[in-house]
Formats: sequence, C-alpha cells, structure tokens
Amino acid sequence: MAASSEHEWRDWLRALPKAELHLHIEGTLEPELMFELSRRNGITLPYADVQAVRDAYRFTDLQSFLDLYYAGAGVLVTEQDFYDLAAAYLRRAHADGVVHAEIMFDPQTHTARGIALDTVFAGLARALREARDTLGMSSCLLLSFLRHLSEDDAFATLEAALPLRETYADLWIGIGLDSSERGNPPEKFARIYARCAQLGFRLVAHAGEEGPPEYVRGALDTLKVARIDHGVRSSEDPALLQEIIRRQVPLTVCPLSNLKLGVVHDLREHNLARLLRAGALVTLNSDDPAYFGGYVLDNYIASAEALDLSRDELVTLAANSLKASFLPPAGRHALLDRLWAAAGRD
Ligand SMILES: Nc1ncnc2[nH]cnc12
Ligand SMILES: [Zn+2]
Repeated sequence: MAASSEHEWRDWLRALPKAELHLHIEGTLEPELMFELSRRNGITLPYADVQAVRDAYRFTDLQSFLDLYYAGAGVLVTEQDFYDLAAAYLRRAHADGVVHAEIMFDPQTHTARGIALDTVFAGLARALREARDTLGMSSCLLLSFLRHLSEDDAFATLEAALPLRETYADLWIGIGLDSSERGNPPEKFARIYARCAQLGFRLVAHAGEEGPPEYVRGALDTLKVARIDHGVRSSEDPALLQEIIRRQVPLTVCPLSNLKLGVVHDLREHNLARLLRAGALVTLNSDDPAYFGGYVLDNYIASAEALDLSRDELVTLAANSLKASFLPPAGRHALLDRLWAAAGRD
C-alpha cells in the first residue's frame, strides 16, 4: 500500500466511532506513569528505568503476565493515582475513535494492599465523569472478581462495594470475572453471579482465553453472562459456537493480547476473521494495552493487516462493538447512525 493511502486508511479507521468493551484499567498503566507514581508514593520498583520495565514484558502465558500486572498495580495508592490512570486511558482511547468504554477494574488487587474501595471508585469516577463532560465520551465500570481467589472473597468485596452503589450509580453497571482461568471454572462463582443478577447488574466473564470451551459453556449456562470476554476457544466446540452465533452472544476478542500471551503464535492464525465470517458477534478490544503493545486502533490495524479484513468487515467490527455495549438503546442507535455516516453508508 502506498504511504498516503496507508495514512488515509488509518485515518478512516480512526474516525469510525467504536466502543471498547474489554479493557482492564490496571492494564493501561504505562511504564512512565508507573515510575511517576512509584516516586510520588515512595514505592521502590524492581526496575532501573522505563526501558527495563518494557524489557520485562516478555510473557509466555497468562500467569506470567498476571504476575507483573499485579506487581505493577502496587504503585496505585491515592484517589489521584486512580484518576491519573483512568484519565490517561480515556484520552488515549478518545484519540483512537473510542466513543464509549466499558472499563473493568479489580478491587481485590487494591483492597488486599489496604487501599479503601472508595479511593478506587472515586478516582476512576472522577476521570470517567470528566471524559463525559470534556470529551463527550461515555463510559462505565465493571467490577471484576479475581477468579484465583475464593467465592467468599468475592462476596466480601461485593458487600463492601454495595454501600457505594448509589454514589456511583451512573457508572457502576456490572460485574466481571478475570485472572487465572485454568483450574478456576465459572461454576466456582455460581452463587455470586446469581446474587449480582438479582441485584440488577450486567454480567460478563472471561472464558475460553486459555481455558477450554467447557468454561464458555459454564459462563453462559451457569453464570448467565451477557457477553464472553475472549471466547476464542469456543470454536473448538462446534455446537457451542453454533449457539453463540444463533444467540448472537458477543465475544470481546483481544488479538494483540492473544498474541502476547501465546494464545495464538501468529496473528495470521487468529480465528477472529473466521468467527466473524461465520456470523459471530465479534468485537475488537485491547485488554491490557500498556502491557500488550497496542490500544484499540492498533488491534484493528494489526488484525486487518494479518487477516486481510475488508473495509466492510472493519465497519462490522465497529458496529458490533456498539451493538454489544450496555448502552441504552437510544444512545446505541445514535452512535450507530454516526458510524454509518463515518463509513459512508448513510
Ligand atoms: N487477559 C486477561 N485474562 C484474565 N485476567 C486478566 N486480567 C487482566 N487481563 C486479563
Ligand atoms: Zn481481559
């Protein structure tokens, strides 16, 4: 592709209004901010400089990443830290054409270090509300439980968070399940998902990233989630995949994450194009962009290049992200209209 048309193509892709639905705010901690916060909070990092942090980001699997990700989050202490983290992400996502973001956060990572839950909520909420007012960008929060911990720990976290629900009612709309997937099946969290459903929360869960298709089945049937985070291993079970397509269960796929964590060894082998072409409601997301070397637009571009996605398919991916969001119907339709206009389809 000639340089100017390459530019034109990227600008076109950037201008498509899109939603980001699979994003861990702790995974947006860039090494520069990690160092700034470590200085601010008097925390010593086991790295000499920013480059040494980046050099450490050579992961072999999910757990090798999670070990660094939880250690990195240790520099987040004050309300201002959580604000700075989220504000930086929202600015960056806005520049990629993200008009709506559904952001996961891991409270147990912070409360285990003695950080008050309200410190986390307050800092994130200030950034999200500011992005709404200054960037015109909507966003919301999904409180994610850590699946390597017990269901009782998740219940204790929920109980501690519920008194804050009213204060953050405009933002905290749902719950998720993340961390080490293998050996921690969805069924371990059946009771807390039932409770959260009763409470009116939207439900999502990671499944079928490293774990088998049975975990996707468990997330759908036992946890009754509305979306599957990742879900790429669903294709190993044809009946499951047919159901996902028939019911249009959204899959929040994260191609660069899958590459960095060895879920796929080459993006050209990623099944997202096959899933999309088979009729699955695939969306593209960045997961933990500071660790995986790319924000949402990078994920679109890398996937398009590796898998020869057409412009129509890229528009479908952006449309899927809006359709799969938890936005109220009127807001979703308004953004879809903006997308059709940007794509020249109005
Ligand atoms: N990709 C991922 N899978 C599971 N847990 C996570 N926490 C942050 N990123 C994650
Ligand atoms: Zn994730």
